[in-house]
Amino acid sequence: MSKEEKPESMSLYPLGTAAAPEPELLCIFGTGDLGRSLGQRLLQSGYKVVYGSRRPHSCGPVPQGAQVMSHTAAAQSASVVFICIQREHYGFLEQLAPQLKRKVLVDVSNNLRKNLYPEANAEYLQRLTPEAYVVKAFNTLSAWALQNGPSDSNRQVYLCGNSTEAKEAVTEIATRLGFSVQDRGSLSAARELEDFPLQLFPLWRLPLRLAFGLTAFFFFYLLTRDVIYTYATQKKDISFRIMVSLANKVFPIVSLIMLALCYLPGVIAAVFQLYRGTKYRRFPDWLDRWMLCRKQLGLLALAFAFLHVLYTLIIPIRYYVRYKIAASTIAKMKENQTSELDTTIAWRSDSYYSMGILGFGLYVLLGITSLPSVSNALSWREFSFIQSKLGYLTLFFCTFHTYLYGWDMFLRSSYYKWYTPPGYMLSLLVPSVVLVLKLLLLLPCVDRSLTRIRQGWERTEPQDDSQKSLIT
Ligand SMILES: NC(=O)C1=CN([C@@H]2O[C@H](COP(=O)(O)OP(=O)(O)OC[C@H]3O[C@@H](n4cnc5c(N)ncnc54)[C@H](OP(=O)(O)O)[C@@H]3O)[C@@H](O)[C@H]2O)C=CC1
Ligand SMILES: [Cu+2]
Repeated sequence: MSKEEKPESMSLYPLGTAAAPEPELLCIFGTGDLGRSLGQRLLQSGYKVVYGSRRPHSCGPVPQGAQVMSHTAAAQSASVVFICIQREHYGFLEQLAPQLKRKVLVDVSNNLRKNLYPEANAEYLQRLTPEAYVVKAFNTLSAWALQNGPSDSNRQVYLCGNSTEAKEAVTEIATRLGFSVQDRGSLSAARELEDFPLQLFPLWRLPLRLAFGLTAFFFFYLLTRDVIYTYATQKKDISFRIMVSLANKVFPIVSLIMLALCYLPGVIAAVFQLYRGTKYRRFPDWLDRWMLCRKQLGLLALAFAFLHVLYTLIIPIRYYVRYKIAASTIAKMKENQTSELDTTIAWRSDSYYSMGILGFGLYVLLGITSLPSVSNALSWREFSFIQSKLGYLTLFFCTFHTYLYGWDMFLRSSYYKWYTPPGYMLSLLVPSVVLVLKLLLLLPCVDRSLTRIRQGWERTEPQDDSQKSLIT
C-alpha cells in the first residue's frame, strides 16, 4: 500500500470541516449478533447504517433505521465497512475486492482457539482485499458490551492497522461510541489482539491466585499451631479438627484479608493523589492492575465469608461440641457446682456475633450491588456511595468482629505457641492499616485537599523539573 494513497474516508470527510448536518454513513457486512449490536449502537450515536447481506430481503431483523442491501451496493455507499462475519466465510470478499478498494475495513473477528490459522484473521482479510485499508478493532468487546456501551471493565478498544488515516477514522468512531482507544501499532499486532479474548477471566486470575495462596498458607500455619503443636507437646491427636474448626478459622481470615485488599488500593491511590497534588498523572501499573480487579477480590472475599457463616451455623450440631457441653455439665453436676452468668462474657460474645452479622449483611449488599444488572439500575452517586462508604463500614464491622473474637488473647503468652501469633492476629494487620489510613484521609484538612484534587484542582509545585521526574 503506497503512503500517498489515502483511505476514501479522508477524501469524503476531510478533517476540519464544520460539523456536517448529514450523519455519516457506515456499512456493516453481516446481520448476525455482532452486526446487529454494533449497528444499534452506531445508530444511537448518530451515524447512518447500511447493512450488506447475502439475503438483503430475507435476513433477520436489523435495528430500526438501518437499511439492508447487497454486499456490493452497501460497500459502494460507505467508506468504512465493518466485517461482522466469521473468518471461515471471508472467501467471498475476494470477489468484492474492486468495490472495497481504498475503503477502511474493520475486522472485528475472533477465533475459538489460538493458532487455529497460520495468519491472523485481519492479515488474511488484507490478503483478500489488498487495496483496502484493514484495521483490526473491537474484537475484545462482547456483542453485549458493544450494544450497551462502555462499562468499568469494558472501556478500552484496542486497534491496529497499517494505515494511520484508517486508524484515525476508526478511532473517531470508537470515541463517539464512548470507548477509549489504544493503538497497538501495525497490522502485525492483529494476532496478539485476536488472542486477547481467549484468555479466560483475566481479571479473576490474580484474585484467585491470591485466595488460593492465602488459604494454603493459613491452613498450614494453623495446622502447625493447633494440630501438630498439640501432638508434639501433649501427644494428643486432635486431627479431626481439621475438617470444621480449622476450616472455620482459615475462611474468615482469608475473607477479611481479601476484603481489606479490596479497599487498600483505593487509599493508596488517594495518598498518591495527595502527594502529587493532581489527579491527572497516571498511577503506577501495579496499582492500576490492582484497582481493576477490586470487584473480583471483593466477590471472592464474600464467598469465603459465606463459607464462614455456614461453618459457624453448624457448630451446635457438631458431635464434638455436644460432647464437650454434656461432659462439662455432667462434671459440674457430679461435683455439685453451679456457675454464675458472667455478663461481661455475654456482652462480649453477643457483640462479637452482632458485628459479624452486620458485617456479613453489608457484605452481601455490596456483592449484590456489584452485579451489572443491579449497578446499572443505580445512579453513579448511589453506586459509589454503596461501594465506598458502605464498603468501609463493612470492613470496619468485620475487623471489629475479629478484634472482639481475640479480646485479650494477645496479652496471654500461652496463645503464642512456638512463638507464633494466632492466625486471627495476622489477619488483622491489613484491615487495621486500611482503616487507620482511611481515618487519616477523613480528617477535615486532608479530606478538603483530596476533594479539591478530585474535582480537577492541581497544586502548582514550586519544584524544579528534576524533582518532578523523580515522582513519576
Ligand atoms: N458475538 C460476539 O460477541 C462477538 C463476535 N465477534 C466476531 O464478529 C463476527 C460475527 O460474529 P457473530 O455476529 O456473533 O456471528 P453470527 O453467526 O451471528 O453472524 C455472522 C453473519 O455473517 C454472515 N454470514 C454467515 N455466513 C456467511 C457466508 N458464507 N458468506 C457471507 N456472509 C455470511 C451472516 O449475515 P447475512 O445473513 O446477513 O449475510 C451472519 O448473520 C465473528 O467474526 C466473531 O468472531 C467479535 C467479538 C464479539
Ligand atoms: Cu466470624
